[in-house]
Amino acid sequence: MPALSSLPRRCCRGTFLARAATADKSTPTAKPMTPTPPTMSESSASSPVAYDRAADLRALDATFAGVTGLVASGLTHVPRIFRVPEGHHDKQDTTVVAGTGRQEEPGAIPVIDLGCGDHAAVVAAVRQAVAGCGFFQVTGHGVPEAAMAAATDAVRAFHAADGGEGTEKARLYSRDPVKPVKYQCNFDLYESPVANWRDTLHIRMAPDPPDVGDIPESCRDALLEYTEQVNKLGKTLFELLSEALGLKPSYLTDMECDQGQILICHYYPPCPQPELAIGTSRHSDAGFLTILLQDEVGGLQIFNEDHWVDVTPTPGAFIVNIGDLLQLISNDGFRSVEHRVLAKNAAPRVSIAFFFSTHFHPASTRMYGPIKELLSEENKPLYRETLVRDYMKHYFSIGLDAKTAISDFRL
Ligand SMILES: O=C(O)CCC(=O)C(=O)O
Ligand SMILES: [Fe+2]
Repeated sequence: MPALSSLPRRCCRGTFLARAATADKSTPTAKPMTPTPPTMSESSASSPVAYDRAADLRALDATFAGVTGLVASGLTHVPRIFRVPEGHHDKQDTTVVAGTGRQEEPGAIPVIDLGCGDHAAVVAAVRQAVAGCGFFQVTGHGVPEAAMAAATDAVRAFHAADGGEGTEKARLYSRDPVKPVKYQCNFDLYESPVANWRDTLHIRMAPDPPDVGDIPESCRDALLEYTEQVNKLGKTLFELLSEALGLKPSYLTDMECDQGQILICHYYPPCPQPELAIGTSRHSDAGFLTILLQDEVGGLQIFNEDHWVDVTPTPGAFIVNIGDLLQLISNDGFRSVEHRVLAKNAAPRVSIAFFFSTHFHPASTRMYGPIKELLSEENKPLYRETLVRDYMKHYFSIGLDAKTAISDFRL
């Protein structure tokens, strides 16, 4: 975590309104308040105004309304807790290359048509993509576009609704790791060095799914239908990935890589000073596989060969990426690649990440290490075995930041 002095030095714009009194870091229990913006420092490390980061984080948490609530209150400046270190957005490290699927474009992430009818070609394309940039997009996936649109519309409606006392958001606002349905602003608010310009609805769909009634009514039907559809796509992808490793199609599902399913529904409100903030900090995903749906706003970038590459929205496509645990069991055959989301001043952005993370709740007792069939004299194990629970615990203790969690499991 950087020292305060490494945070940006910018002029103090003062504060606004009253600070929300107290909030519990682990599970907010204070009575929800109307979404009055808390007092938050906009000042620099050199400012005479004292900066108590923890107090600012707790004040935000106590609104139960996230970044969306701040923006709705008319905020015109980015509070200091969200400010990224200087140089973070250096333009020279960004290649504005669209991920439009034209594979000949340097850095573009490939688009693979799963319905093209040539199975061997699909497996080869998947192998090439995941061993390379770690990401690909899929079309011809069989998920109806209406189900995709209904899911993003429903997530947008949930997040755009009011927060504050008596609202659904206040009912769901929690940091309890065991709760299957919760709403929060930054899962790692207290761990990561920079708060992200993003709110999230989490729904653990498997195992141990929630009571259907606990899923917000505004998105219940759409997200249940979406889960059923994306689950089917996940099974297909795990088969293709098994084959890409030279294993039988059921190998990864026999290992239960698809058993844990978490739906992460993000909302990135418009940011008044996008150059000072970040939507999602650079990170790799912890689980086995992520199937991501983004709306048309854009902002997702992947880190490929030492520069950031835009993943331009492709209508009707899903983005698929490898997570750390699949990199670990494939012994670096597949790559879990860093990505981030830029903050934007445009319309709010919605994305839905479907994480296959096996069951860390309730905890699986299965150990995951490099797959034995892949190992040889030339391909010695690179990682130690781990329980998913232990990997996740380590990952969450770091929070979203530059990729470090998997390197701590290297032999
Ligand atoms: O919002 C996005 O496009 C990406 C979100 C993401 O990377 C994540 O949830 O891990
Ligand atoms: Fe991610």
